[in-house]
Amino acid sequence: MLAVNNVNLHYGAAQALRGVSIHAEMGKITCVLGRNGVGKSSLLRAVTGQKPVSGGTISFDGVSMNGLSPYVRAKQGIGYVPQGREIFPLLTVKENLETGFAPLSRNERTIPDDIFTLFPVLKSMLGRRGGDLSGGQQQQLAIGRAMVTRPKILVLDEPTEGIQPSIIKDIGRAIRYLRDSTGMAILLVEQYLDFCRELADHVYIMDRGEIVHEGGAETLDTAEARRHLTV
Ligand SMILES: Nc1ncnc2c1ncn2[C@@H]1O[C@H](COP(=O)(O)OP(=O)(O)OP(=O)(O)O)[C@@H](O)[C@H]1O
Repeated sequence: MLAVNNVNLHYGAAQALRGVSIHAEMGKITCVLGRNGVGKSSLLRAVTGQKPVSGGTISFDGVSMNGLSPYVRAKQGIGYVPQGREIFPLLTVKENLETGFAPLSRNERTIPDDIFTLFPVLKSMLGRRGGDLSGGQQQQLAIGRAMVTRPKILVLDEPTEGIQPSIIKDIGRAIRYLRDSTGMAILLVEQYLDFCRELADHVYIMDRGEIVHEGGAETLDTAEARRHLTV
C-alpha cells in the first residue's frame, strides 16, 4: 500500500499541497479528482520523487520513500505515466518501451507480452517514431513503458487528457485489467468525473492543495463533491 501522510509541498513561497493524506491499496484503483491547478500533479511529483516534500511522509509497503530519488522509487516498484505522456518523439515505439528497462536488472530486460495484448496497435507500430503516433497511441505507449518496469503501483497523471472517447474506453479497460490480473495498486489523478466514477474503487477530491472529500465512487454524486468539481 502507498501511504501519503500529511504532505506539504512548496514551489518557492507558494504552497501547492497542504497536509495531504491519501492511501492507495493493492488491487484497487484510487482516483484523485480535482479541477485545474488544485495540486494533483504536485501530489504525483511528491509520490514519484520528482519534487521533494516540505513536510509529511510517503511510504510504500511500509518502506519510507522520503528522500529517495525517482530512480530508486522506480526500482522499488513505482511506475509513472506523466501528464502529457512525455514520449521521446525521435525514438521508435520499441526504443521508447526499452527506456523502461533502466531500473531493471539485466535478466529482467524484456518487454512483457501483456502490453501488446492490451494495446495491439503498439505491436504494429514498433518501428515507428514516437512523435508520429496520435495522442491516444502515445498514451498507450506511456502506459506500456511504465508496465515494462513491472510496477507494484502504477501512477497516472490525467490519462484521458486530450484523448478521443474510443481510446479513453481502451485505457479504462487496460487499467481495470492491470488491477485484476496483477493485483497492483493504481493511483490516478483526473479532472474527468465520469471516467473516475466508472473506474475507481476509492476516490478523493482535491481543492486548493487539500483533500476535501474521500469515499467510494458512489459518493461523487453528492452536492458537496459536485461543488468542489465545478468551476
Ligand atoms: N514548477 C512550478 N513552479 C511554481 N508553481 C507551480 C509549479 N508547478 C505547479 N505550480 C503551481 O502549483 C499549483 C498546483 O499545480 P499542479 O500542477 O499540481 O495542479 P494540477 O491539479 O495538476 O493542475 P493541472 O490539471 O493543470 O495539471 C498551481 O497553483 C500551479 O500554478
